[in-house]
Amino acid sequence: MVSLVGTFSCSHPNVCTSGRSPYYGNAKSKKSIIRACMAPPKDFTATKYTGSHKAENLRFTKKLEDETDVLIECRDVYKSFGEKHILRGVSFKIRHGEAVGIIGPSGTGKSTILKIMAGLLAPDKGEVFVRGRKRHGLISDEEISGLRIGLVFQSAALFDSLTVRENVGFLLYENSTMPEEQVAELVTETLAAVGLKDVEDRLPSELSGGMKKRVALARSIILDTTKDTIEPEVLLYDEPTAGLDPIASTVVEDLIRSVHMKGEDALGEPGKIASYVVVTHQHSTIKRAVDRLLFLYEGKVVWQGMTHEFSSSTDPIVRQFASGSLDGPIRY
Ligand SMILES: Nc1ncnc2c1ncn2[C@@H]1O[C@H](COP(=O)(O)OP(=O)(O)OP(=O)(O)O)[C@@H](O)[C@H]1O
Repeated sequence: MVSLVGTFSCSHPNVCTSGRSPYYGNAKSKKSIIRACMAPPKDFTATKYTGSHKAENLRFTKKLEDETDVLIECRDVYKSFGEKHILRGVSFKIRHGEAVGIIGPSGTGKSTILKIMAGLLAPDKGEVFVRGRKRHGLISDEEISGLRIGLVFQSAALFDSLTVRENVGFLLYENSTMPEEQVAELVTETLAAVGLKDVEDRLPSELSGGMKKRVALARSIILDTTKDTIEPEVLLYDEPTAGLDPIASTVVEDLIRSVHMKGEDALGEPGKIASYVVVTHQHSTIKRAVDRLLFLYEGKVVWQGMTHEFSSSTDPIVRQFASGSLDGPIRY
């Protein structure tokens, strides 16, 4: 299941003037956004990072080579736009419990790979596996992946004419059988989890940039509590701290950590997000919000490693990028 968090616009085919309220789509169209999911395997446990590339499963001490904890895999993915060959054989895996950053020079295809992972764009060649199942085409009604994938766009992409409550509860008003009062309560709880109080009736224009990003985050983590099974969720963040001052960036970085399963939200509850991937240019976000990094350059993953290995890497591409130097293999 894919939740396209922050991708809606009023021209989105899933948003129309029929349905239970003027701005929510009908039951048929909504299926392309939200679909039923399988429960996560019972033997999933958290993974512990040992400071190296390898991770260790706490319960079974499985090695990384074990594939059961791979939530999303991109295998030899290619993507071109016209004559522009952007992705040229990108391969990586996102495992249960991971916090992964994707970095690399501008225009190298970071947002493109995020959209491919989310099922918004199809690769020209190569495969995307979601919990071991090959994705065919884009998001479709028939696809049951057993994984919620949320995409949080750089601009918070809130509906300007809807209140914070309507924005955060959007998918539940649209898709769930929950009464509106219950959705409203859940919205308030979810806003509290990202540290926001008494903003439900405000319009996005009445919020600061940082608050908007928090509202977008709340919208991405709100869950239908009436469902029997809560499926694991991967959140994909596209430059979540872009345009924020350093302190507002820190707030958002800590929020990203707090909604992760290894974190604790503003209410002291464990986060619900199984894994996340952050595309970022900001050093603070690399340091604070992710554990492992993928470096994308000229259409490929040219380096990957733990965050602490990034600054000490002797790889010339990594060194140049980390130092911001004009001298080196990366040419602008
Ligand atoms: N839908 C599209 N149609 C045509 N070209 C596109 C499309 N989407 C992306 N591109 C091009 O593909 C290239 C990679 O874009 P992408 O946004 O993935 O890069 P990025 O690494 O995220 O860049 P940045 O760090 O600057 O945000 C760019 O040259 C962009 O113009």
